[in-house]
Amino acid sequence: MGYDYALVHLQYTIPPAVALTLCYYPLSTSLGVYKILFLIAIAVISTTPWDSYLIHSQIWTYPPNAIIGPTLFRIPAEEVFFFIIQTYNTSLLYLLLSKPTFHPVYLRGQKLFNDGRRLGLRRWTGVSVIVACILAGIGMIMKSGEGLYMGLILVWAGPFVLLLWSLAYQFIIGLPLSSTFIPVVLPTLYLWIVDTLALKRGTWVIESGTKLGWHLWDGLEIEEAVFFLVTNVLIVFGLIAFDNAFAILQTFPSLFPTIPTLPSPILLVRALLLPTTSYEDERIEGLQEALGRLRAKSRSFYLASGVFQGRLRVDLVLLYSFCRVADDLVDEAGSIEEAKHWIAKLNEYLDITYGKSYVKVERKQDLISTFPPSAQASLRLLPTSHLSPTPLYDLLKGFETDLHFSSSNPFPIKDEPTLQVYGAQVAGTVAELCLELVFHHTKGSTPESLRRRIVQAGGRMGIALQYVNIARDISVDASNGRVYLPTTWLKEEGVTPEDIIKDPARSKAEILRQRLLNSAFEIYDEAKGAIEQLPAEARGPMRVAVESYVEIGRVLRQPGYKVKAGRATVPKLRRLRVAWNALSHT
Ligand SMILES: CC(C)=CCC/C(C)=C/CC/C(C)=C/CC/C(C)=C/[C@@H]1[C@@H](COP(=O)(O)OP(=O)(O)O)[C@]1(C)CC/C=C(\C)CC/C=C(\C)CCC=C(C)C
Repeated sequence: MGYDYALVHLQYTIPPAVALTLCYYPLSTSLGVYKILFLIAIAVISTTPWDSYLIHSQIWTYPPNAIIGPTLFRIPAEEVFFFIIQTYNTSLLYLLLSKPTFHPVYLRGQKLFNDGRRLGLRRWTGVSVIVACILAGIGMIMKSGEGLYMGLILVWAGPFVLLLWSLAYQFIIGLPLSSTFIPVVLPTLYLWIVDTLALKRGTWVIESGTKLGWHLWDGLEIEEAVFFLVTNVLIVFGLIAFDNAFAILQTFPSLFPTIPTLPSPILLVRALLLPTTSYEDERIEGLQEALGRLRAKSRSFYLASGVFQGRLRVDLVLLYSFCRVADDLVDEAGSIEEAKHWIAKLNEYLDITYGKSYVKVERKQDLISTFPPSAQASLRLLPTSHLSPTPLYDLLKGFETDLHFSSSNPFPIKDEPTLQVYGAQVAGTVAELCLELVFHHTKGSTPESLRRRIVQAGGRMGIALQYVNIARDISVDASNGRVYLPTTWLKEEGVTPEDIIKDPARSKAEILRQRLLNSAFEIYDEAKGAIEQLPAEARGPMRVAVESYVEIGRVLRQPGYKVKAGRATVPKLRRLRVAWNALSHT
C-alpha cells in the first residue's frame, strides 16, 4: 500500500478542480450540473471495461506500493477517481469558456448548409480521418506486439468519436475555438505534464513489448499522449453534442412545443437525429441577425444575455432586436413625417398581430415586407404570443414623444413628472415585457398579486435605467438638437435648453447630470429588492442585466470622471466584475 497515486491527485488534479469550481459556481445552473453528471456517468461506464482489460493484460501496471488498495474490476480506486476528476475538470473548463456562446446561431438547416459548401467537405474529411484511425487501430491489434496499446486506444475511442462527430459535426466545426480547441488542448497539455511526472516517479508503468516506444518528449510515451488527447476530445465532443441537441430543442418551438428543464437522453438524441431539412433556416438567420444587433449596440445587455438560459434567452434577444429596430426606425428617419410613418406602421403591425385590426392576420407578412429588409426578421420573430400588447403600444407612444422635439415644441421634457412619464413609456414598458418573458419561461408559479408588485418595481427600474441613459448621452442628444433634462431643472441652474445644445460640456450640465443620476439611484435603490422575488433561475441573470447598465451611472458618478468621445463606457474587466458580483450575490 502507498500514497503515490493519491498524491498525484492531491497535487495535480484536485487543485484545478477546486479553482474551476470556484470560478464556475456563480455561473452554475441545474442544466450545467446535469451535463457534468451525465458525462461523468458515461466516462466511468465506458472506460471501466477497457481499463480493466488493459490492467488484466498487463499493458499497464501499478506498483503495489503506489496505490492505496481498493479496486473496481482490478482498477485502483485512484484510477477510477481519475476518470471522474478529468471529466469534471475538462467539463468545467468547457462550460466556463462556452458560457457566452449563443448556440442557436450555430445551427445550419438545409439552406444554410448548402450555402457553406465547405461544411459538407469538412464533415466527410472528419469521418475519413476517424475511420482511418479505427482501421489503423484494428491493424495494430491484429499484429499484436508493440502496436497493441496504441491499437486498443484507437479502437476503443474511435467509434465514440465517430458517433459524436456524426451527430454534432455542425457544432464541432462551427463553434468558436474557445469552445472546441481550447478546452481540449489546455487540459491535455496539463495532463501530459502530470503524466510525465507520474511515469518518471513510477506511479504507474507502461510495460514494454506492447508499446511503440516513441516519446512525445522525454518521459512522455506516445500512447499516453494520445490517450489524454482522445479522452479530452471525447469529453468536449460529448458536451458539444449535448449543446447541439439542446440548441435544437431551444430554437424550434414549432417542432418541440415544450421542453423540460433537464431534457432526457432520449429527447436529446431525438433532437440530434432530426433531419436538418426540418430546421427553420429563417428563424436561425433571424436569430443570427438579432444577436449581431445586440452585440453591436449594447455591451451591457449582450453581456447579460449570456447568463440567461434556454428559451428565455432566445426570446430576450428577439425582444431586444425588435425594440432596437423600432427605436432606430424612428430615430434615424430622415424627417418627422418619415418617423411618423414608421410609428404608424409599427402600430398597424401590433393591430394585426393582436387581432385589433380589420386586416386579416394572414396579411401580416405583406405588411412586414414593407419594412426595410434589415428590420423584417425582428418583426416576424418577436415572441408576441408571450407578450401583452399594452406595453408594446406604450413603447411606441414613448417614441412619439421623441418626435415632439420639433420646431413648434422644441423641448417637450418640461419637468421631472414629464420625464418620468417618458421613462415609463420607453423603458418601464421594456421592463414589463422582459418580466412577462421571465414569468412565461420559468417554472413555478408567482401569485398574481406578487407579479403585479414585481412588474411595478420593474417599471420603476426601467425609469432608473432610462435616467442613466439620458445622463450618459447629454452630449450625443445635444448634437441631435435634443435635451431630455427637465427644463425646470435647467431654469433652476440659470441655463436654457439652447445653452446645453450649444455647449453640453458646460459645468451646469455636469451638475444636472449628477442630479439626474441621484434620482436614478434613488429609484434603483427602491426597486432593486423586487429582483429577489423573481423565480430563482431568473434572479441572478436579471441582476446582471440591471447592474451592468446601472454601472454606467456609477462610472459617471466617479468624482472627476470626464465623458470621452461623447459617451461614458464601462471598461470590459469592470463589466465582468459587476456581472460576477451580481451572480455571486446571495
Ligand atoms: C438580457 C437582454 C438581452 C435583455 C434585453 C433587454 C431589452 C429588451 C432591451 C431593449 C432596449 C431597447 C433598444 C429599447 C428601446 C427603447 C430604449 C432606447 C430604451 C433604453 C435602453 C437603452 O439601451 P441602449 O443603451 O442600447 O440604447 P441607446 O443606444 O441609448 O438608444 C433603455 C435604457 C431601456 C432599458 C430598460 C430595460 C432593459 C428594462 C430593465 C428592467 C428590467 C429588466 C426589470 C428589472 C426587474 C425588477 C423586478 C426590478
